Amino acid sequence: MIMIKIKELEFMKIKKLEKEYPFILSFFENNKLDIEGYGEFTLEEYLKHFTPEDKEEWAVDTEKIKLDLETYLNQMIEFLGLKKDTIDSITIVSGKDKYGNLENFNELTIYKSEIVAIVGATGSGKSRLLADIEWTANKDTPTQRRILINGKVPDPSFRFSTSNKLVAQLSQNMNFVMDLTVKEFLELHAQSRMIDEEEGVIEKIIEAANELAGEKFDLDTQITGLSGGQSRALMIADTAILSTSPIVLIDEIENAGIDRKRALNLLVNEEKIVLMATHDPTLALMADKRIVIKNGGIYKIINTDREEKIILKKLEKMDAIINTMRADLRKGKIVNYSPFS
Ligand SMILES: Nc1ncnc2c1ncn2[C@@H]1O[C@H](COP(=O)(O)OP(=O)(O)OP(=O)(O)O)[C@@H](O)[C@H]1O
Repeated sequence: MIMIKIKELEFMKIKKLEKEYPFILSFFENNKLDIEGYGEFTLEEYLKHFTPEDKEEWAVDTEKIKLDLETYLNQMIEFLGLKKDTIDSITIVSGKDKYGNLENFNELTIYKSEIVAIVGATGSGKSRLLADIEWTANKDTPTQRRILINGKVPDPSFRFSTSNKLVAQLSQNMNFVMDLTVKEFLELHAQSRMIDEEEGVIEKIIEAANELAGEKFDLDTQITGLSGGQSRALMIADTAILSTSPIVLIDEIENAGIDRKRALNLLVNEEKIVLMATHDPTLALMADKRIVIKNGGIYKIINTDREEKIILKKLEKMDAIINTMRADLRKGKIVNYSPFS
């Protein structure tokens, strides 16, 4: 099985590749590729620096180098037993509802980059499902559900590992109590996750967070001074960009004053599995499928079809109208225009 894909490495700097896979140096040596002085170049930039004359003279075939490098790295990782566990899917295996009835499905597998919404009446058991996933339930929660990772019962160490967290949670209450600036807060996070290019990553997070939040903030803002929407935007950007957790669980992002569509896209682009409990029709239809919960049990699983996606476009237009009106009201404008014409 291929663990590492060359596509994931192309934009890594040579010095980082060297640090992460020290044995890569022998590959460069054996292929007569001189990387001296190219530490700050990404692999892609390095391979592009050869002129057509160089390529001819040294018989450099960059596409072949990439393929060979992918094979070499995967073989070495396998050989050295450095296998990194990647998570491609989670499976929910059915249990029982609040009345002890069997749930109305057998198994549901959710893959990387999929968004699944969880809908249902208040108190129906949406948060319970998220909690089952977080705990990788193994018939040891009130629902008796089981959660499989890559089709297998996961090692229970997942539950207690802090470095290898399976799940990142984003919940409605995101109150910061620490007296730090946004920069200090992100630095702490980056350091605890052993990120090399701290500055770059922090910039990327703040940029993404500001795209999500209505009101912009900067690195020197105190986190305790952020509004609800801003702190939520910061946490979403931080989770998408810094967190290595492959699964993101969201318990309601409505009313947060952030661009929810962008937020979801940001999370999904980072190849995460996203599950969100929601009462919001736009969010529910943005998902690839939705789980309907009734009396604590999964009652239906519905794929969002083409017709619903067309309705979603209309809903998004309505949301845009509401957002504009909200912004205008906030600015003290009179909304004597008809947004529906
Ligand atoms: N299958 C089940 N068996 C036993 N208890 C359950 C089951 N599912 C949910 N519950 C319990 O029912 C209660 C309400 O569930 P939960 O908080 O998940 O609802 P919710 O849909 O998230 O509600 P809200 O929309 O108000 O946030 C919780 O105490 C939960 O533990």
